[in-house]
Amino acid sequence: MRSPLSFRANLRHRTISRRMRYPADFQVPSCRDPSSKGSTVVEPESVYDAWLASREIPGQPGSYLVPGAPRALNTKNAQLALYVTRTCTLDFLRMLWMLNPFKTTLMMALNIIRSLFPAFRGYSQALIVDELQSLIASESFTWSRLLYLVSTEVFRRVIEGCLDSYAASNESEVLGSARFYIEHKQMEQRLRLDVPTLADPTVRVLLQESDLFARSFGGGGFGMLSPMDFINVISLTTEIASHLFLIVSLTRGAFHFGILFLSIFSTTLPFFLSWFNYSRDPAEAATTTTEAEACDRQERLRNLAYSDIHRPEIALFGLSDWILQSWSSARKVVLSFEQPSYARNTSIVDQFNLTELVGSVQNIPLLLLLKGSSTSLGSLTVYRSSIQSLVYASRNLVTTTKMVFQGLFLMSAFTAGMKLKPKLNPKREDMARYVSVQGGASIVARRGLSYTYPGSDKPALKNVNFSLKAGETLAIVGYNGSGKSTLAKILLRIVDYDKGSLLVNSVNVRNYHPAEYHSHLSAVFQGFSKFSSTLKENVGLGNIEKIGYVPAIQAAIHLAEADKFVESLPHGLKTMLATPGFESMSYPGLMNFGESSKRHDLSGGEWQKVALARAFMRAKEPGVDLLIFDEPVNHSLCVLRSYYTGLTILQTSSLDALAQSQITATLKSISRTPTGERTKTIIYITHSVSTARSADKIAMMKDGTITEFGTHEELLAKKDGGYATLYNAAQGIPSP
Ligand SMILES: Nc1ncnc2c1ncn2[C@@H]1O[C@H](COP(=O)(O)OP(=O)(O)OP(=O)(O)O)[C@@H](O)[C@H]1O
Repeated sequence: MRSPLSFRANLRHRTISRRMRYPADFQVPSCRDPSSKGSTVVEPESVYDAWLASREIPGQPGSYLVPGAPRALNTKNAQLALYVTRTCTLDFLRMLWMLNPFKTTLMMALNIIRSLFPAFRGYSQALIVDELQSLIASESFTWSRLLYLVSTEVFRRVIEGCLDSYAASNESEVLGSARFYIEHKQMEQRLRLDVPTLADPTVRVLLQESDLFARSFGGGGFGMLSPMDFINVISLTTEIASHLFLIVSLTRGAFHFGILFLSIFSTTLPFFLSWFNYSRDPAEAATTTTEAEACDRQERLRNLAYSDIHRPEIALFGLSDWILQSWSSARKVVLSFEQPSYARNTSIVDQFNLTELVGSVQNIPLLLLLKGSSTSLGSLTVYRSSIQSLVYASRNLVTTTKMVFQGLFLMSAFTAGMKLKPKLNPKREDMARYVSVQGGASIVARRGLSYTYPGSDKPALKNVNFSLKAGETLAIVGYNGSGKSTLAKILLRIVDYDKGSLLVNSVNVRNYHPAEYHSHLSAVFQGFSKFSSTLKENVGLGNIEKIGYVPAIQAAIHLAEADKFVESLPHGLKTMLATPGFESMSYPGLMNFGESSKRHDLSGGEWQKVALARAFMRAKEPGVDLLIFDEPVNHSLCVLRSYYTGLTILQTSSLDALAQSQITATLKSISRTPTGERTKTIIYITHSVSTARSADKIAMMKDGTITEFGTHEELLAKKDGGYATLYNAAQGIPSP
């Protein structure tokens, strides 16, 4: 897809960010043993390390802050922030600057110029006051002179206002393009990462913080600093410097300096107090895993209560009381964490209105100044307003710096996130091109192919060995949880195996680039996607190049035996399909426009046909060698009991028996040339043994492994075998 950014700008991004994005030598650090790192300051080896170290809760090695939690202000984090600033901040800001060099420079210049305004304003007002004072003193007061002074001030303000509004529109343009660019990068990286990479819990947190960073652009949301506010630190410093300059220029002699010292002390007092208060706080480290778990549970239960999808089961299983009780306990845990911060905010120190206190303290030196010298009224006005502006600017500077400090760690998450490499991608030197072979794809699983899901201690697949010649059809049958879908995911290269090896066309599947490998496959997943879109798009997405080509979509629908139900839809291919929960959760506004009433709901079997049609969109293409159909599960399970064997078989397919056999026939027909030559290898997972019967080979799975493999006749010959038992039960033949 073409980026909406201009081509030149795009080219510049690529050149600049190449080093930052995908350095050849970068490997995602695996989740290390957290206990191996104490809270002592160690120079991080990468931005990822710095980010990870900043998440450690002070004094609790191995415990990490929840995503987005503020980092404690301590020496270790200050050093990490310095490391992040050194290694990526300049690169990052330069990259943003390159998006729009002129406007960004203008924004920075205008920010600095605007920061001088308050000092000018004070000075100009002082001039008016002095002028008035001298006019009154000289007793030659004229309206024209006053009018001249006032109109000069009005003119200055008009210029200031125009500059302010131009600066604001320029800034929103710069921030807008920066925001788009960051979000675009973020999205691009998300789509690039594969399932195993995204399954890593640390990577997930990294991406969550990176998301927060991207969304903080444009300011506001999440109460975060807009990353462009790094520049504010400079403009606030300039503002403070200009006020100081004015104040110092009006200060002469030891008496004045004494008064200045008193003024500055009274100005900075609140910061010392708040700093002291902040240091006593255990660094907002209350955002621990326990709190995170409680927050998470509270939100999940809230979702359960609010979402319409769950309503029938809540009613059916009488879950209301349980939800309410569980939510209450989780909510209480969250509130107990929030309590200390509330208590903190209402401490005696905070009850003190420091601004008022400072204001009154500041009056003392000014009164002394007025009494003890011949200072003009105008100078006093400047002195007064400059000190006040100094208070606000300094306070803003402290707040902005604190936010920059937090923003740096979110930026480190973004930078580290951009460097993540999909785990399934082979190294450049190992990469092999996919070469099609006659008849389809040949498959060899050997040396005990095994796989354990992350976080699980029991392998979902173990010791699997089998081979399939190009063009053969394999049916995989077995009980629920026996590893059929997991084997399909490994064959489809959605996940990687841990042990053994898998050869496709005699090449280790790990050596293929996943994108290239996938272009030679088509599949229906067990939990296939239901897109909230038109029927046309739901099918067309199977072959994106033909998404707008209606005859291809109609042909795929025909192959999936879905013509009849498509004809019955109110708007045919253009019918918007309803996906439960989408409208109410993502776009509540749509409900008000009556949009949902136009959406059409489908039955489980109809949705399954849509998924099949989607797979057929690509399956017919000449380069596609392997088709894998994982029998999609309908949630309304139909239980078929065999009183002969005591076995309970869950008939999970939404397709009726006739449709299943027709689809099997279609699969055969699209995998052969008109002269009967085989062109594609087909693997289908089925719970229906009568469907499995027509395959060349059958694999019977149990407890994560293939227990029987062979033709229907061979497996049936094993009288006490699992397949024979299933088959006989389905045929109503008593077990021996
Ligand atoms: N994402 C996952 N994380 C952890 N364990 C999983 C995950 N997906 C599946 N499992 C486990 O792996 C095992 C095999 O699951 P799989 O989905 O492959 O079974 P299956 O034979 O396809 O079952 P079914 O017939 O019900 O579809 C099961 O014990 C399941 O609980």
